[in-house]
Amino acid sequence: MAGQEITRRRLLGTAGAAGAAGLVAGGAGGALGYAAAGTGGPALTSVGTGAVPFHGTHQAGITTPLQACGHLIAFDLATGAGRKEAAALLRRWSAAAEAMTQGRPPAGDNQVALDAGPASLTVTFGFGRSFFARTGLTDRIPAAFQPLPAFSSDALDPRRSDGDLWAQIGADDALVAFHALRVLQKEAAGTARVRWQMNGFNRTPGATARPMTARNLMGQVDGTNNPKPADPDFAAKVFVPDQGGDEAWLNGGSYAVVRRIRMLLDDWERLPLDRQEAVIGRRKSDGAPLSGGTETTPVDLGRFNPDGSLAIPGDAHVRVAAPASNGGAAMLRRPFSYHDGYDADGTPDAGLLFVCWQADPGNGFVKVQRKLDRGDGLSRFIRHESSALFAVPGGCGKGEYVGQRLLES
Ligand SMILES: C=CC1=C(C)c2cc3[nH]c(cc4nc(cc5[nH]c(cc1n2)c(C)c5CCC(=O)O)C(CCC(=O)O)=C4C)c(C)c3C=C
Ligand SMILES: [Fe+2]
Repeated sequence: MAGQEITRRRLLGTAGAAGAAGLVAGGAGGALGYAAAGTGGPALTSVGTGAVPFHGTHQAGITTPLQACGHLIAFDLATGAGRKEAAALLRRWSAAAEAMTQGRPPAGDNQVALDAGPASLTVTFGFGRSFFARTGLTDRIPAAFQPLPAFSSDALDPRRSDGDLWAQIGADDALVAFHALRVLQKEAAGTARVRWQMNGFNRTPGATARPMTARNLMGQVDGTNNPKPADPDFAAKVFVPDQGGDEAWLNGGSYAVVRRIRMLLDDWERLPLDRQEAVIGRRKSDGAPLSGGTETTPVDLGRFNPDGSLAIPGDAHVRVAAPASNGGAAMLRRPFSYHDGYDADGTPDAGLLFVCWQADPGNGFVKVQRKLDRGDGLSRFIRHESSALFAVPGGCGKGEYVGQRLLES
């Protein structure tokens, strides 16, 4: 009993207001994770017990607070695999994801995550445009699901772009995340083969004294001006609205844009602090806008310095990306950082696995990236190396699988 109390208090203490939304079943129920189940041993910590429901209106992993470890994986259907095989795969994947996210072993488990709780594991599935041709479902492609246009600053590797199927895995434990990745890959055998795979990370929950906005590998506070679930227009910005007809399968879904964006860290770190801050338009130490106030003070794009210059420079990233500069276009940014070692000359291969979620890519990423492509001061320090767009169906109910409404109706 005492152990359970400590677990509950730790959970609330480390998760804070934002984190608590995603950590539901574990805090209340205790014995989660096939580690602790039935052993009568010590309770899992708050990190281990965090469990995010798999079933729901929307898939988990979109509004879930950032997890410490992430894997992105894209698959192409194997030769000869069509709609029937894809449906069976999504059924297997959903069953395995449901089990693992609730702390139970999936069928045929390899025991990699045996000692751990679910650690806020989420598994989110999406379809690339090519999936619809492979499965004879081109008449079900939503009007908003258009290929991303080319941008002048793109340096894309097609082998690490696109894909028929996509999964995003997030967890607060690296073994739990890897376990889920391996289970998905094994379940796909014979039906789909891995096209590309990327690994990312964020700060571990509880590593800071209080819940804070994450930092990226340039050292900036990143995520401050994201739409918030409490905003009245949040759902309209992030989730596809309900509709009938051929597109109804995507009700409650969203579109994920995935870009592997390398940071040119040597160039960036040579830049003096005041110029780094001018590139973004926010202070590096605490994320406060250069127009004044604290991190959460709204950015004042019309403010001038005493010398007559703009407080937020004309090419500052936050000015160019702001909804006010893009006819209200917005998206929910939910990235992972990545580090894939060093090039032969010592250049770090590191940056952002930029994942953003929106109800309509044309009125989200595409509109904003078109503007950034032309006038963003940050573009001298980053390089977009891969790109993909996925339609991510809404969540499924008990006994259903993700994508069933597309594949079986
Ligand atoms: C097309 C969309 C965007 C890309 C690509 C992008 C890349 C990118 N951004 C940062 C760092 C920061 N971005 C910040 C704000 C911000 N970025 C976008 C969009 C893209 N960023 C938007 C819509 C916003 C919010 C603008 C606003 O309304 O104020 C910030 C500031 C803090 C914050 O609000 O999150 C930082 C820092 C990097 C490093 C990067 C590519 C590697
Ligand atoms: Fe940004």
